[in-house]
Amino acid sequence: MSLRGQTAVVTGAVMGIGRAMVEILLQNDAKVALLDVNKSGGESLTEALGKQYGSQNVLFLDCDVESEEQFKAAFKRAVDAFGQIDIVFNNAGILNEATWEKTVSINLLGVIRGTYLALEHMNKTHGGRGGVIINTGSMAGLGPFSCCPVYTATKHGVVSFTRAMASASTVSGYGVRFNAVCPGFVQTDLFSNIPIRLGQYSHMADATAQLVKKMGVITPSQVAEAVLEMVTDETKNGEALMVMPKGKEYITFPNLISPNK
Ligand SMILES: NC(=O)c1ccc[n+]([C@@H]2O[C@H](COP(=O)([O-])OP(=O)(O)OC[C@H]3O[C@@H](n4cnc5c(N)ncnc54)[C@H](O)[C@@H]3O)[C@@H](O)[C@H]2O)c1
Ligand SMILES: CCCCC[C@H](O)/C=C/C=C\C=C\C=C\[C@@H](O)[C@@H](O)CCCC(=O)O
Repeated sequence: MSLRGQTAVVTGAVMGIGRAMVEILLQNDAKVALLDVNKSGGESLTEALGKQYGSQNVLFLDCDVESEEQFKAAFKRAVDAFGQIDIVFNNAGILNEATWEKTVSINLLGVIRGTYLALEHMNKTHGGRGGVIINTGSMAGLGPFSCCPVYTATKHGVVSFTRAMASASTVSGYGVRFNAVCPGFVQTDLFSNIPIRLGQYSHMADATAQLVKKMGVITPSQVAEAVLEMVTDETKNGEALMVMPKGKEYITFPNLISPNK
């Protein structure tokens, strides 16, 4: 399905899952604003993508999702450049139990901030034209992961915030769909130097490595394909899509109001 005429904003766009999402969006004719703290990497990537897909279709914006000022300015520059925002992928995230406050700030507060700033431009009740927001959770957002309790908390927060926003949007008439992607282990930079990233839980690195062997590892492109499905399927709202080597699966959550159903 072509995304021609649509504009996307991707955070954490320079590497890993975010970069794969940028490329699949461009392959499907969307215009893409790449937001990342990696300025040199972002500028060189955007130059290369511009040569392949047209410089008018890509824009790099130096943006730290921890900064309201930078994030707000980046959204405005994207709208100024492309006219509107239809798709947002709040993807920027880190794994570091030693710097757990920063992990919360980026992984959870950054997603909330990106969601609220996106709604300022997309919300139909505020003159926007609707669209879809995809937030990056994790398998660690669906079950407790003992080697990284704070990371687990941030990802559970992302999944639940996304599902709550999906309901709020429906009730409020925002015209914006919200979905979470929950990958297993993905071969990216975040998935390297794991003992250091585990901080006080580094003694669990061996057990974690065993879990990796059991669960397998997927590619960033496999995640991007899953995200694209939730972008293009307009029936998807409030979903959490698990992506594993064995395939994709939409999660069914317990009905807390009528638990027996
Ligand atoms: N790799 C995995 O196994 C895995 C699995 C499930 C979910 N995730 C999630 O996927 C997302 C992307 O992770 P990845 O594996 O591609 O990691 P990565 O480290 O390869 O890429 C992360 C990107 O985000 C950028 N970034 C970091 N902090 C930022 C900030 N404050 N503001 C803006 N950009 C920032 C980095 O510069 C980098 O380009 C994260 O939210 C991560 O938690 C990763
Ligand atoms: C150490 C690398 C972490 C990468 C983080 C990234 O988000 C990938 C996560 C991938 C899989 C997570 C699986 C979590 C499973 C838990 O719900 C639970 O089943 C694990 C049980 C064993 C344990 O160590 O807790």
